[in-house]
Amino acid sequence: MSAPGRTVAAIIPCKDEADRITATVEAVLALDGVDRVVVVDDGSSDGTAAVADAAGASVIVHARNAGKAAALETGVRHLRGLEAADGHAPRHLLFVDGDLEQSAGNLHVLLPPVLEGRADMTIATLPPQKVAGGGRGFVVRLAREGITGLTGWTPVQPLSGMRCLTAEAFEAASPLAPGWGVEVGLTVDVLTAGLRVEEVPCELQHRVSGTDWRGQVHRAAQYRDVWRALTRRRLRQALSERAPGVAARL
Ligand SMILES: O=c1ccn([C@@H]2O[C@H](COP(=O)(O)OP(=O)(O)O[C@H]3O[C@H](CO)[C@@H](O)[C@H](O)[C@H]3O)[C@@H](O)[C@H]2O)c(=O)[nH]1
Ligand SMILES: O=C(O)[C@H](O)COP(=O)(O)O
Repeated sequence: MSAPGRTVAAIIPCKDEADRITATVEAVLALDGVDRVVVVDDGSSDGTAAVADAAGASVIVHARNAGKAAALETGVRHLRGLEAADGHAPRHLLFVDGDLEQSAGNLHVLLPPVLEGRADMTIATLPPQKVAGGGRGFVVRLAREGITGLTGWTPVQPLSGMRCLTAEAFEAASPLAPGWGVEVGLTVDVLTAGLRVEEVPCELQHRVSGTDWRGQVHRAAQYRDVWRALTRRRLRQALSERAPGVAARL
């Protein structure tokens, strides 16, 4: 069971989300149980940091873009520093994308299983989006089949980034898989540590990637990072019996 009264801190990684971050931060600040909101501006060029600060978040800035996983790690490190200074126990974490706007208010469904000690990590599954995306399912399939092969569990939406997790689950997946590999890495590492993961349907709407060249470049980067996260974990699994010391360093 979690400690009674344990609260949740939201971490919002952002690259160029100035148009959407105010509504997202306001919705997350209003969530019952969330008592800190940290926005990590991952090298934006559109003033995201100032807008997030005005909306009431604690803001940290990466001078240069470092990718989503690095932004999450920076946010958690900053949070742990604040907690140490306040003498506050490590909070549970709520990972939220910056582009959810008001729909982020529906993320409350991710909290009870973690707060009540029934799950170590919950993952939001999204309904069909109002604006259709341009994906063909290649990255989603790679991620889903990879997770099944490594853990025996088949997620409905393997790339969903909206997650609530305990401090212990975060540690089990640290250091996080880089870039867009972060979700697959989290799921595999948390399950491999013997912890419990649950998908929870959540009414979220986000900006979907289109079919233009920008969308295709984005998907290629997702594919590369997911492939790397899976390959590293397959190697780790294969080595863990024969050379556990080497596996631990992978
Ligand atoms: O270099 C970057 C790029 C993006 N982001 C932020 O990361 C979040 C997710 O990025 P987004 O562009 O919305 O990615 P999508 O492809 O739409 O996201 C889907 O797929 C990603 C995994 O590939 C998951 O992280 C997301 O949760 C999931 O919605 C957003 O808040 C971004 O601002 C960064 O912090 N740094
Ligand atoms: O648009 C998406 O859903 C993601 O970018 C993943 O792309 P995919 O549909 O090609 O897996």
